[in-house]
Amino acid sequence: MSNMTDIIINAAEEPQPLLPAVDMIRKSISGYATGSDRHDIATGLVTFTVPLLPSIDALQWLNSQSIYPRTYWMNREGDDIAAGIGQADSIVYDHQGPNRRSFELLQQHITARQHNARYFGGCCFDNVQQRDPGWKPFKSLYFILPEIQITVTDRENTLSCHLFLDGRTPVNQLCARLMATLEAMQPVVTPSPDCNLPDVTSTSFKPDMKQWIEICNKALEKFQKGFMGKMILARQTTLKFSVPFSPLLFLIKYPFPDSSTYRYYFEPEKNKAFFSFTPERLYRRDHDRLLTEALAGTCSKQALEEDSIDACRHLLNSEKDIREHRFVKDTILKELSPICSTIDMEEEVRALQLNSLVHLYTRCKATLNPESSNDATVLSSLHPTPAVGGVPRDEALQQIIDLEPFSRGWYAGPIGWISRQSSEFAVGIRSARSDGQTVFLYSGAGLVKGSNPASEWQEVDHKIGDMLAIIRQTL
Ligand SMILES: C=C(O[C@@H]1C=C(C(=O)O)C=C[C@H]1O)C(=O)O
Ligand SMILES: [Mg+2]
Repeated sequence: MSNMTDIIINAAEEPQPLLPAVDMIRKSISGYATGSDRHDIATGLVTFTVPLLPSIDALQWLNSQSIYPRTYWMNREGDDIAAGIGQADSIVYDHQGPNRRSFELLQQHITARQHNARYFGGCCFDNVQQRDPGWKPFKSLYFILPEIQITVTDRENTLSCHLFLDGRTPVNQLCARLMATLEAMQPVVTPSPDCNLPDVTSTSFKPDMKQWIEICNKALEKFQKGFMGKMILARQTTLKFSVPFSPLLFLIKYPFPDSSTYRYYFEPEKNKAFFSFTPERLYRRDHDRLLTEALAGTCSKQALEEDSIDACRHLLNSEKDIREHRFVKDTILKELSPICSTIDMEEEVRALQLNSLVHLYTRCKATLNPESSNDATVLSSLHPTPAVGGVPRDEALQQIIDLEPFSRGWYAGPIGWISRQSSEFAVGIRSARSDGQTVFLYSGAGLVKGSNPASEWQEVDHKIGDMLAIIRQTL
C-alpha cells in the first residue's frame, strides 16, 4: 500500500550517552510533528533512533522505569538484547480455541503492518485449556511493539522510539503522546541499590509428591497399553513473599552471567510478570531459513556428584534419556518434512551444558517452502514439540489437561519476538508467573515407558534449582 509509512529517522550519527540521546529524539519528534503541521491521519510506523554508547545496561535501565508494559528479551548467545516500555502497538488475541487460530491471527497482523519492527510477546501453551484467572493480564496471545526501546547487540546499541500511526488518530496527537512517555521515562539509570528479594514466607507444591506419583503412574499405564509414547508432566511451585515486589528483580539477581539460557520478561501490568530462563529454542526464522533443535533428556551434575564431563558421558549413555530425546527429534523431522525443501538434522546427539544440568541436544537447519515461509505455519507445525507436549500430540495434550492439577498458562508456550522477515521463539520452560506477592514456578519432566516417578520429581526440582538459587542468594 502506497500510503503506508515506514520511516526510520536517525536523530544522531555518533553514539551518545542516554541523556543527550533522549534530548535529540525529543527534538526530532517535535520537528516531525510541527515541521509539517501534522493534523492529518496516517498509517504506518516512524522510528526515531539514536546510537548509544556501549556503557548502557538495558536491564538496569528497565528497572529504573515505571511505564508499563515492560518487556525484556535476551537471546541464548547473549548478543541480542531488547528492553521495552510502553505500547506503541499490540497484537492481542483472547478467545479460547485451537492455537492454530491464534497463530493465524498473529500472522495476519504482522503481514498487514508493512514494517519490519519486532513485536515482543508470547502465548499460552494450549489455548483450549481453561486458564486460572491469574493469567488474565497475559491473554491467549499478546505481542507488543514498545513505545521506547533500548537495543543492545554485538553490532550496536540504540535508543528507539516508535511512533505508530494507527490510521485513526491525528499524527500530532500521537506525537504528543509519545513525547509524554519520553517525559515520564527516567533518563538517568541508577544501578539498583541493595534491592533484595523479600523473604519467602511459604512454599507449596501442586501436585504434591504423593499426587505426582499417582499422576505419573496413570501416564505410565498409557505407555504400557501402547496408547502413548511420551508425555510431559509439569509441576507448579508456589512461593509466597512477605511483601509485594518487582518481579524484574529475578532477572537482575540472576546469578549465572555466563549461562546459555534465554532471559525473557513480560510484564503487562505492574508487578504481574511472566519470566523465563529457558535453554530451549523453538526456532529462529530468517525469511525461508529455519533453525530449530531437539532438547530433551536431562542429567543433574549435582545429583551425580560428578564433574561435568562425567555427567555428559552418563547422559549420552542413558537409554531412557536417549528415548526421551528421540521422540522430539523424530517429531521435528516429521513436522518439517511437508513444509521444508531441505532439512539438515544432525545425526549425532550432543550434550548441552547449563549451570547445574546437562541436556541432550540436536541441532536442525532447514529451508522453508515459499508458501510455508511464515510464522503461523512454523508455529502450528512445531509447537508443542514432545519436549513439552508428547506423542501422539493430541492425546498428550488431552492427558495434560486431565492430569495436571493447575493451568499451564504461558508455561511451555512460544515466547519471543516476531517481525515480517524474521522471528525467534524460545520455549517458555524454567519459567514463572509473578503476581505481586506470590510467585509460581513452572517446570516439567518427560515421561516415557520405564520412567520412575520419584526420579522425575527430583528432575523437576533440579530444573527449578537455578530459579530457587536467585532467591536463596539474597536471603
Ligand atoms: C519440560 C521441561 O523441560 C523439558 C524436559 C526435559 C526432560 O525431561 O529431560 C528436558 C528439557 C526439556 O525438553 C521443563 O523444564 O519444564
Ligand atoms: Mg527427562
